[in-house]
Amino acid sequence: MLRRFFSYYRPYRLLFTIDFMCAVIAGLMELGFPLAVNYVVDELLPSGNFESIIVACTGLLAVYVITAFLHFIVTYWGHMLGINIETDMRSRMFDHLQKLGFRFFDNNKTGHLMSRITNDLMDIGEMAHHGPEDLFIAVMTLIGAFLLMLGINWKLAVLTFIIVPIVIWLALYFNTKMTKAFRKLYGNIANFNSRVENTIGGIRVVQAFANEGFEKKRFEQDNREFRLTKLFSYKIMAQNITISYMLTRSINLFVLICGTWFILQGELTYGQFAAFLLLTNVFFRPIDKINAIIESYPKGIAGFQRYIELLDTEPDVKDSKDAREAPDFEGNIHYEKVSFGYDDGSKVLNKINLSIKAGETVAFVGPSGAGKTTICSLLPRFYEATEGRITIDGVDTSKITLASLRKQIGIVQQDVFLFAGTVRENIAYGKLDASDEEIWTAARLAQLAPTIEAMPEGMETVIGERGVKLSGGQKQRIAIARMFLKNPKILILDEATSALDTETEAAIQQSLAELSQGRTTLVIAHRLATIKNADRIIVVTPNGIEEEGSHEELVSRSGVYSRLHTAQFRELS
Ligand SMILES: Nc1ncnc2c1ncn2[C@@H]1O[C@H](COP(=O)(O)OP(=O)(O)OP(=O)(O)O)[C@@H](O)[C@H]1O
Repeated sequence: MLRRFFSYYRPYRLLFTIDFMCAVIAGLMELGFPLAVNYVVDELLPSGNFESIIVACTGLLAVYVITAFLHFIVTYWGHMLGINIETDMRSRMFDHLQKLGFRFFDNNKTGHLMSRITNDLMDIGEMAHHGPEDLFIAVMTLIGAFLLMLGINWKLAVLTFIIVPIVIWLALYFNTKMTKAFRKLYGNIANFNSRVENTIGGIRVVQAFANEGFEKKRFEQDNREFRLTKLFSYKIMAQNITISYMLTRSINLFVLICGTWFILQGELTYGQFAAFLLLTNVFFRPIDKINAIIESYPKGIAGFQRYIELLDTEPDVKDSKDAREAPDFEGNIHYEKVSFGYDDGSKVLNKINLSIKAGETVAFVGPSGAGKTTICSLLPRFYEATEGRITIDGVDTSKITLASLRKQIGIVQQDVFLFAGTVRENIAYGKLDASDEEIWTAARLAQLAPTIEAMPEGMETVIGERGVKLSGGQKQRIAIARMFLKNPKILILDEATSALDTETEAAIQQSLAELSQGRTTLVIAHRLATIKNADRIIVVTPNGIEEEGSHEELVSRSGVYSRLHTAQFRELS
């Protein structure tokens, strides 16, 4: 883990070196002050020459100015180093997240992931800056002060150092305790974020059900838990600070007693005593520093562990080693004995065989939960089939790159996801480098142009989060316009019009019919009236593919389709 952590420093070696050197020099200068005091008290003071004391102090002032400047560099550049590392990690994490498949996002909450990409990484950035540098300086000052104290009076030094192992043991003990506490705290923050994200995201449902009270109660419970966990972490931190404070101050007192005794014995001068006392503080300051590191380390380490955990999550769907670019598809699709299950054990699809010719429009119907969407989700490899294979124009889809496969497959779903941006940005999502003319053509083909023209800011109209400022039909048309721009060879329409009223549905069906022209189209529909004209209808039940044929053929067969048809017809009449 340490090696992986330090690998992030590699691009910033120069920055790190400068920062580190400045910190080392500043640390060494700290050691100079007690020696200067020793010199002033023992050498200059007895001579009675106050001018020479002023000269010495002026020299010391110059040293302080330089040290102050070094501190500026250490603070500013050091943080720059931390921020750079944090930014790199964030980019890497985002990159990796985008590679993880649908299954990962099915099982992980958005709030948790948000927490990882924000809070966790901020703490890692802090650790990256303070970590190695502070630790090194702490150790260096400790050793420097130790040697100087030994030089002044070895007996007094040895007496003082007896306490060191106890301090270190305490530091390690609290570090372990705090790592655990902060790991728990971070898990809690993630849960908390997730709850807030869920409630705010679903605020319309919350308000529609007038369930604000219920949500408040749930929130309060999480909020209380969060408070308790945080409080616990700070309690341990406070214990640590208290004990370390007591220890360091007791040492001062101890040195005061022993030092005066040595003076009385004639083994220590006043100047040496003053220097020793100051060095004791310099010596134990790193221990305070180590405590401060202990405060920030567990947060950083817990964050880094979670970061690594995420980075090490292998995408369940990825390009195979020998994957090649997909050729331009004609659109002949074959499912050969394809099986699939979302969770271990239960199979949603069992050895499905299916052939769809290029340019054909095939509709999937059947009871809810039978697996229609699942069949279609396997084609762009949102999930990987557990058995069998799917080919397009004879090419096994698992042998081609995901990007080149997905570029040629377009999906329009019932629940259209629009980004918080303008109409233009949302349509252009189908082809990021589309020209203005192409975007308008797509809008016209999706019969969206009059609506856009009527909007106050036309294409530049902001549509709100997830397109809340648009009607269901308008959202659906944006999704269709996107598809015209994307121009895929294979099209999947997953209940694309089922949320619309009959009139809007009829109008959008027209756009979809136009969109399907010259493409292999897979349609999932519950309302049979919308797929009557499909070239072929496939009836999917929990037993697999039960029937296949044209509308007329299936109606006359008095099977599942015929029963569905009769039931819907009865409902309508
Ligand atoms: N992401 C998922 N994780 C786990 N199980 C899932 C997931 N998506 C679907 N399922 C399960 O797989 C089965 C098939 O679902 P699928 O959505 O393919 O059915 P469907 O025929 O399209 O249903 P509907 O007509 O209601 O949309 C269902 O039992 C469903 O609960």
